[in-house]
Amino acid sequence: MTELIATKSPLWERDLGFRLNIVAVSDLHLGSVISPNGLDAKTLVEANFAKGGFGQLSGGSAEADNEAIIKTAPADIVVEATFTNPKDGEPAVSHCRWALNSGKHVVTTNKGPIAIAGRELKALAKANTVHFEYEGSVMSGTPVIRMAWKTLAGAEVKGFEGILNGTSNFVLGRMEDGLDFASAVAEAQALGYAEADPTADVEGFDVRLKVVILANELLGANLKPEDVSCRGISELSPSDIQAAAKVESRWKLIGSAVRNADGTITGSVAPKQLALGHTLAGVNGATNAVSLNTELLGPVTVSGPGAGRIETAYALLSDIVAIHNAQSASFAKEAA
Ligand SMILES: NC(=O)c1ccc[n+]([C@@H]2O[C@H](COP(=O)([O-])OP(=O)(O)OC[C@H]3O[C@@H](n4cnc5c(N)ncnc54)[C@H](O)[C@@H]3O)[C@@H](O)[C@H]2O)c1
Ligand SMILES: N[C@@H](CCO)C(=O)O
Repeated sequence: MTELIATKSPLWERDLGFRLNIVAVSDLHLGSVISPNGLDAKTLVEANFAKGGFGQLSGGSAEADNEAIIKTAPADIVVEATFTNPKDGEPAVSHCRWALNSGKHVVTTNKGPIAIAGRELKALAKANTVHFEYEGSVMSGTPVIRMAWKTLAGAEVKGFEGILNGTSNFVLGRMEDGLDFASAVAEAQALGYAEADPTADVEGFDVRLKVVILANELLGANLKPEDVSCRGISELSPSDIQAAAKVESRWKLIGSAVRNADGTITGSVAPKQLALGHTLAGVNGATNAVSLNTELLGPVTVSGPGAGRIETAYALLSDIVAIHNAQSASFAKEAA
């Protein structure tokens, strides 16, 4: 995000009508810093700080101080982009609570807080009259949550199936190319696709969080991660992958949910062998795709980057644009 701010600010000011000013950062590795007048984004990107490097900055410390920074920094928006914790969402859930309770908007790509405490955090945002936005929690910068709310309202989403993890899709593709599993995972890590602990990617835990988020957001479910059955790609061997190719099919890790006849919602994550003609079979690399099954339109498929640093930073920007647009509309209404 800092890199985008460093390079795109003049363009955003011209096209989007706002300029972003970084007034504080707290990072486990680099430390923390508050600068009410703003930190220069280009300097932050180019400084290449070592561990504890923020200690060299005016107003800086070599230690992360998340709680104080979130509560006291003179910021309008807190960007939460720490590691996703698929077990209890912490410490990100606390970060979001501190920010919302301090009257700050939150934008986040962290799946933990949404999948585990989404309802609570949305209610907290409402009670504090601030926004809580999380478009990048599913498919990084590729729009799906807001797109479905805004442009498919009334189309009645009944279920979905998708490729929702860039790392595992990339790894399956590289294994088709003949690479071994461990080397393919290492490549995905080097490209910035994988979670801090890539077990979450290859065992399906990351997709399980995304299935929970999409089911709760688009199907009105109230699922928790433990409600969704979960198997990952680590169970596939190179011979499974070669055998699929011989019968014109391909393994994909599929996250899905469906509304049952009795109104309950069932979610699952599992590797599936898809015929090459299937809509999702041709989705390669870190690309994600989700087919939303709607009553009025049938399947509507969205596809685009599902992982990557710039792609994920764009998701944060899209959330900030949504906040800016909502606030501009509200000011215009008050002024009318
Ligand atoms: N990279 C992607 O493609 C992608 C896509 C969508 C969503 N996400 C999610 O976005 C978030 C950020 O992803 P990323 O790829 O930038 O991760 P990353 O591992 O590159 O960076 C995470 C940063 O958070 C810091 N951090 C971790 N725990 C912290 C803590 N407790 N306090 C302060 N700082 C802490 C780390 O020092 C690191 O700088 C994650 O939750 C990830 O699941 C990532
Ligand atoms: N590790 C995740 C990042 C996006 O959530 C992936 O590979 O899709």
